[in-house]
Amino acid sequence: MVDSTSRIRQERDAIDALDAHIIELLTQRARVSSGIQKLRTDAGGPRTVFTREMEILARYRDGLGECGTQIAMSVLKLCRGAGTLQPAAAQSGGAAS
Ligand SMILES: C=C(O[C@@H]1C=C(C(=O)O)C=C[C@H]1O)C(=O)O
Repeated sequence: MVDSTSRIRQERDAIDALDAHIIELLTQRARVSSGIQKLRTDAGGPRTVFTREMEILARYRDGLGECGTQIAMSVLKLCRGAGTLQPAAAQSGGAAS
């Protein structure tokens, strides 16, 4: 029991580190996406591109199954600025606008 308790704590540390990495990657993605959207809207184009978003949905679904579609939808929402970035991410130049 003691062994499993300390093992679970270690494994949770690994999960916490992975989650921190995922959040950092999503913050970076939102920043890059926001830059692309600004380039396009500044040139008079639309903010979003449906065909490109369908490609991304398919990639996540192929990689992660049905949950991948849901994750991709949330990622795209975050990157359109409709999601909520963590305050720390927004301060470091996230895609808040
Ligand atoms: C970033 C882009 O603009 C928008 C945002 C996307 C994204 O976050 O992946 C994809 C398509 C567009 O709706 C793009 O066209 O690549």
